[in-house]
Amino acid sequence: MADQSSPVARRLQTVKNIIIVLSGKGGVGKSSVSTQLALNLHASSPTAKVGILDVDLTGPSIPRMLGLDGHGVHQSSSGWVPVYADGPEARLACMSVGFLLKNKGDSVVWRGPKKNGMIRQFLSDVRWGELDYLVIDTPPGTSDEHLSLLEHMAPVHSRLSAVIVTTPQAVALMDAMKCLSFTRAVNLPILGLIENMSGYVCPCCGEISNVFSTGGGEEMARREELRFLGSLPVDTELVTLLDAAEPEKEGSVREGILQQYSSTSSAKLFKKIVERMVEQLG
Ligand SMILES: Nc1ncnc2c1ncn2[C@@H]1O[C@H](COP(=O)(O)OP(=O)(O)OP(=O)(O)O)[C@@H](O)[C@H]1O
Ligand code: SF4
Repeated sequence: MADQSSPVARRLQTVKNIIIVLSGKGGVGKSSVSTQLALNLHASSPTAKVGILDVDLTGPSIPRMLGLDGHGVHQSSSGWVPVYADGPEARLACMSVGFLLKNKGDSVVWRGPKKNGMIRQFLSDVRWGELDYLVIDTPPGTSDEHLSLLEHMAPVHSRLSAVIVTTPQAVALMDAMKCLSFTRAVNLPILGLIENMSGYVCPCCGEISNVFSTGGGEEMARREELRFLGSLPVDTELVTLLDAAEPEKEGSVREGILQQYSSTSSAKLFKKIVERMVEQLG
């Protein structure tokens, strides 16, 4: 029986749904999907409260994608205060190892036990408050970090679910299959599969070119009896937004990121993905 009085269980008792974002392979767009998932869940209702936790310890990219580079987290007597991407509204909270590094370019060179300790601290010490959704961005593959994460969250297992991100190429799909067998081995319910970088939409004429082929994710979902949540094409507007320069002033929030994202074509497609996910979550 998982310990319901553990610091992680106590801290996460005010979080209704925890969504873990996984990918078998690096570079398929897992962090950008996690970021878009958090932004769309935030936009799904005027009262939705969302958190995003970046446990990709060696390659944290969520602060940059949310325009929050340069922020630091404050330690209060009741834990770490997350950084809010929507400023004083405080409905989109973010925590990442990126906020703990002295310089943005510093690398995290930690052995397993230190990474495990950091993950435990992220889960037990961040003052999320009431959250409808906590999105967790993980490193690529299925590593010790994933096992640590699930071990620490055993007391809240009934609120966990996962989303698998893949691209359409055969190598990425093979790695997504490994990811799927991992989730089955640890008994983690899967909300569905997202195919990212599925074709390229020309910004001039709207013609779709299937640069990396397309449809492999949907086919895998059908074969494995998973829900196919949707496909997202390569969107140059999205890269410009997520990889944009830092805010002019260190510690400030990049102006209008939430509004700018909502007008991209990716946001419109992602809205449907989120509707399907929310329906699954009930
Ligand atoms: N649909 C898309 N259209 C255009 N660019 C995309 C799309 N998805 C992701 N990208 C871009 O591709 C790059 C890699 O994406 P991202 O960092 O999300 O991948 P990742 O799977 O999290 O990588 P890793 O886990 O190896 O760090 C980023 O620059 C991101 O902005
Ligand atoms: S897709 Fe159409 S507009 Fe885009 S480069 Fe090709 S021909 Fe030109």
